[in-house]
Amino acid sequence: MASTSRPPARKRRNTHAAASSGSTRTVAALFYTAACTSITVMSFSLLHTTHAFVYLPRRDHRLTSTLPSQWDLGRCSSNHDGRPGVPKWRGHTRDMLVRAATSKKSSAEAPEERDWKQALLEDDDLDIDAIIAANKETLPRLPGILSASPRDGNVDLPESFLDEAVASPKKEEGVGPLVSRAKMQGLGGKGEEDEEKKKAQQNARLATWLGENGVWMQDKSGWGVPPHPLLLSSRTIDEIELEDSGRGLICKYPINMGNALFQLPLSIVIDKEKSLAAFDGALPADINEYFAIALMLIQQRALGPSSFWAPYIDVLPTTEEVDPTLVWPEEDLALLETSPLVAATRSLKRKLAAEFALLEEQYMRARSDVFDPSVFTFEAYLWAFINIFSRAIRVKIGGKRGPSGEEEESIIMCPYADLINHNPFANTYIVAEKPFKMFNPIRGEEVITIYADKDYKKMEQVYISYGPKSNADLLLLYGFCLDRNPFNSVDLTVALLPDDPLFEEKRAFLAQAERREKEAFPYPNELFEYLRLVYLTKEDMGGKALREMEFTDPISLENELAAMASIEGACEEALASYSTKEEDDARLINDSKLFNMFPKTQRMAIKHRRSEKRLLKKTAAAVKQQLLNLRSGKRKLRPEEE
Ligand SMILES: C[S@@+](CC[C@H](N)C(=O)[O-])C[C@H]1O[C@@H](n2cnc3c(N)ncnc32)[C@H](O)[C@@H]1O
Repeated sequence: MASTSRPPARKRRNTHAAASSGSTRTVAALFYTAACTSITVMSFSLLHTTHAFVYLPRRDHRLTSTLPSQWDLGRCSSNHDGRPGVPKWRGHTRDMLVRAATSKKSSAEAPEERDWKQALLEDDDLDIDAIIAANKETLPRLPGILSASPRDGNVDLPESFLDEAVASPKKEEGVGPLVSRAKMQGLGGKGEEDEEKKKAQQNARLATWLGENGVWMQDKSGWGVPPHPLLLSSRTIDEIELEDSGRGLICKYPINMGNALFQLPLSIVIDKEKSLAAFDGALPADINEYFAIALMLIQQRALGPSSFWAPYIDVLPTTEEVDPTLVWPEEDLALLETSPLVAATRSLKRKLAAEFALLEEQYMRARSDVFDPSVFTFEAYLWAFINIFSRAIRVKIGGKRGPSGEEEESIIMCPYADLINHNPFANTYIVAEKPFKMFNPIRGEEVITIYADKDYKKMEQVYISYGPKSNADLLLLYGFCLDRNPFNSVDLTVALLPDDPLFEEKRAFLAQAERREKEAFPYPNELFEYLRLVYLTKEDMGGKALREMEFTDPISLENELAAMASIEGACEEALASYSTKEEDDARLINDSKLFNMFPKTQRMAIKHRRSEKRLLKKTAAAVKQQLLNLRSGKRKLRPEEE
């Protein structure tokens, strides 16, 4: 029941705003995982936050363009008729889009799938929440690229050290920020031709190497094995964003849904075990998997043609080819403006630099015979990590078990499979399995199999989903972002009000739940629960202890209004913190001739900041509408009161 005997939410907002001038900085802890990161974009006095960002472990959910389902906010997307609710599509029902986007359909249904792609291109108001909900079932079984490493993040090194430590392209004198790194693409002439030729030779060597190591690469059938159905292309274009996506795998023949695309023996993957063997006792058995793989990549690259993995290492991209924000020059980072991705990038640089220093101290210095300091440089370490971030996969192999006997995943670098590009809607999947022995060229061994998620036509590119990644995750770790990313998210950092008479009680309660008095939430339900606690008064408690309260449902009208008003205010303040407007970014992006002349990093920065602003705007508008509905009584506090 609504309580009406409490001070109005507005008054509380003022109280808090006054208190926020002494706001504190949240220290960032970084985990090597896009799946587990959340990046806070809010700086709003209302909730006593700064441009802090917080990484929360084990969270896959994001504040996408929606708020809790119980609010039925129309997915924070304005409908064509301006009302919240199920968005109307040009000829598409929401169900149809969801079905199309998540289906494992036969080719007979393929036109529908074209519809959602086309719709994605045409309309800003895609009901992405429904698609995410429908995808939840299928996405987690895909091996998300990277997962959590030990929670050892916070290392504070002076920025100057980092600037020196992290190799970033040199500034060009006297050129403005938008064009200083401009390399006119497609005007490379002979140089570009040579580069293409080199890539084609590398591709051919990789295919030969795969064939020599038990992968069926032949153009004809073998005993029980169909012809190899894929081509390795040196240059692919993302079909929705029309951005260069580097190498990729293309269908040579039509492929049926559920068929194996290829199988790889475990002998060719790089994992911690292989690294321990390659360093022959110079690394401790309990070394972190990421470090072991990074060091092995550096070692094998230095071995050149004598490395067994040379054909694989040769097709790994350079740091500049991946170009994640980690190595962007300051002038490009500046284009991200107040995006928390800037802070996340700096934190990741710090973490990598600190960890490299630790590795040097702990293992490398004492064994300079194995770890040649001119080879195991920080630059090489960055290259290795950028490759791990952007292409390592997690998979259960070799019956590996954790301390309590449960099957555990391993991190592996998987040649060939890691040439598949990202599409957030793809359901292609990778498993380790023991295939049927009789005709298989890889007999009786455990192998990595990649299965087709749908029917593919000849010359179609095969995609896989790297997981439900936000644009910040993608740019930080993979060097690209998507203008239309259904998993894009903006987290809100929320904090207890310092002048709340219940502050200490609430803080102790949060501590029991392993939460702090300031948290970042990517997931709207949890955000609401936290905010209900933030605005909870003694009256709301009605004599109960905090632990007896139920925060999953609305507590009182006042409480709910305050929580919603905070979100609206937060979104608006975040929007105001950008010096550019969403419309300006959109105009720039839509002028494709001009936009395509910018270097990729700058295009990505503009796309990214625009996508954040769009999400903030939609969220603010939806919450505002909901507030109005609640205040006017058009909407009841609890669904059962409707
Ligand atoms: C796992 S690798 C895929 C193979 C990669 N294209 C290559 O040339 O090696 C991931 C990298 O591919 C690129 N990539 C993948 N999907 C992309 C997409 N949809 N748009 C743009 N680039 C993409 C990014 O550079 C990313 O870091």
